[in-house]
This record gives sequence, C-alpha cells and structure tokens, in this order.
Amino acid sequence: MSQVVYITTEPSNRILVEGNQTEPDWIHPQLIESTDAIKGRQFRVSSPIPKGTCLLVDRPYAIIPVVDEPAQNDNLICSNPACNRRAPRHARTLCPNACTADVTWCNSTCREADSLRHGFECAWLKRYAGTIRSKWSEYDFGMLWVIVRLLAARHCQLHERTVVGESMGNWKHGWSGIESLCGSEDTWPHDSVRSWSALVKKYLRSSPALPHETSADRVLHLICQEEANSFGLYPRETGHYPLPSPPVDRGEQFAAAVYPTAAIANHSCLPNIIHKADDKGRMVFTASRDIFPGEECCISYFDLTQYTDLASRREHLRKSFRFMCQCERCVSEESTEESTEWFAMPMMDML
Ligand SMILES: C[S@@+](CC[C@H](N)C(=O)[O-])C[C@H]1O[C@@H](n2cnc3c(N)ncnc32)[C@H](O)[C@@H]1O
Repeated sequence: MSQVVYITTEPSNRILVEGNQTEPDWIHPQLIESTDAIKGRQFRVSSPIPKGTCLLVDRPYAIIPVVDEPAQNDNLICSNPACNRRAPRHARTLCPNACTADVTWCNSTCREADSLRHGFECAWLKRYAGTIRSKWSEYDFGMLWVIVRLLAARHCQLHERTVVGESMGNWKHGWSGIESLCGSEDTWPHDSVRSWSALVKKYLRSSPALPHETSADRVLHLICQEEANSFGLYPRETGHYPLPSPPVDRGEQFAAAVYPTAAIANHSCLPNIIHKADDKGRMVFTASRDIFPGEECCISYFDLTQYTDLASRREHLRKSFRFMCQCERCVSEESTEESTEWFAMPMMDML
C-alpha cells in the first residue's frame, strides 16, 4: 500500500498510486472488520473518526462501462485497469479487432498496458457481445462481462505471479478478496439461478477463446457473489442523510464494478459513510458525520432520495439485494409503526 496519509473528502488528487494492483490504495488504520450475527462481515472503527475522514480507497478488481451508445458517449471509461479515466470521444484508441464499441482506451499507452487483460476478453466480446445483448438482455450482457473481467483480472494476477490467496494483515485482497464475498445459489430465486446457469453453459465455459479453467459450478457461484456485491458507479455521492433540500440524486450510472474490500460494507438507511468512485474508478468511503469507537460503518446501497418510507426501502432491498434490512432506522421505524398499530387497535373490553 502507498505510504501517503491524507484526510480529505476529495482524496483523488492526493493519492500516490503505488504497489500491488490488487490492493486498495488506502485503508484507514482504525477501520476494522468484524462479524455480525445477522449481517455477516461488517466494518467498524476502533477509535473516534471525525466527519470528513477518508476511510477507504479501494481499486476495482473488475469494472465495466455502462452507457448508452458508447461510440457517442463521453462517459465511456478507459479499459486499462490502472487508468479507468473517462476517455473523451475525440481522443480514443479503439480495439484493432473491433470487438465491441464499449471497449476503448484513452491512448495507445493505455492500450499497450492493458494488452494481457484485454487479450483475455477480446475474442469472447467479439463473438458473444451482440448475441447476448439481442437474445438475452443488456443487463445479462453486463453481468457476464463483469464475470469475464473478474476472470481476466485473476488471469493477470496469476501471470504477474502475485501470490493468489495472499492476505495482508486481516484484509484479503485481489482474487482472495473475491473468493471471500458473500452470496450463494441459495441467496437468489430459483428462476434467476436457473437462467444464470443456462448463460454459463452457453457463454462462459472454459474454451480456447476464454481459457479460465474454472468449472461451470464455480462460475455460477461467482455470478451469485457478483450480484450480491457489485457497485454501480454514479457521478455524485450516494448516502447523504438527512437528505439535502432540495434533494439531489446521484445522477446516471456510468459503470459497474466489484471491489474486494469495499464489498464488506453493509447497508444502512441512516448511513454514516458516503461513497463515490473517484476519477480512476476507485471506490472512496468518507465519514459523513463523526463516528464513535466501536460503531459500525455503513453505506447506503441505493439512492436515499428514491425510496423514503420504510415499506418502499425494505421492498427495494428485498427485490434487488435479497435481504430484509435490519438497520437502526428500519428497526426503529418498524417498532414505531408496531406501537402505533397497537395503539390504533380497538381494546377488547371496549368492544
Ligand atoms: C455487499 S454484502 C456486505 C458484506 C456482507 N455482510 C458479508 O458478510 O460479506 C451484502 C450482504 O450483507 C448483508 N447485509 C448488508 N446490509 C444489511 C442490512 N442492513 N440488514 C441485513 N443484512 C444486511 C446481506 O446479507 C447482504 O446480502
């Protein structure tokens, strides 16, 4: 990890990018991982953290652009994982194989630097991107592409002889972090798992065009993990609460990514962390208020301006993330609703 220490809400300009490409660029020394009986892994802090402190800057293990009309769109990101900056339309370097319009680099140096990783995905994209998009859906294509990029990143990690399965202190990085992600076949509805299984058999089998040498069952499990842990990337921060007046939403999604360490964060409808990707696609967590020693650090998984009452928040989390929210706000609103219902009930002896 880089030795540069900073405390700022806008760390992207001040971080020195050094060291292992699979490690986060910054983990606050007082940020710790523990386990909760209901929620599983969680972040806590071991000492007081002032509002505005940067707690985590995590590199994506895999990231894909999510934009309409990529050839015309200025929000397409450079495919080089060491860059991931927006690649302006007028100055792009395209794939010589024309695999898909979503793949671009900001210059030929970035394309060169990305040759091993892109070489892993290029034939697959050329062969299947159009078919999956037209026969299945844009969502399915994005999901499978994230999986291909996870496998590509592992391929590079193996090639670069980074020790796979290594953990630094208590943190697991790289592929080791991906293997630790929660989510399994039991998390998701049978219909979804059946459909993903069909997609794996059709499009993600290990082959000369996609030499990952991973079993179909393991790839299916990876999809279940990815679906429970991937982040959407938006131009503005997620998680301001109380909501600013007038409310400001987080804008239009431009990418999706999997972060091995940031994925440990649980959700709260009363978050104490705001999150946003910086200009290099790294996920940045910043304390949105003072945090007390031992307190859990939570982000919001969704835009809090979009779902405001208890029922809609819980329904959204249940549908999209498959869990019943047990954050302090939901639990407290639930007990208030229950006691209100209780008081509203006719008393037996008054009937
Ligand atoms: C991105 S992971 C977060 C890390 C996870 N706790 C772990 O053990 O790896 C999302 C999962 O954490 C759990 N979780 C997160 N926030 C929660 C909440 N507010 N209430 C209940 N479970 C939660 C759910 O099981 C959810 O599927």
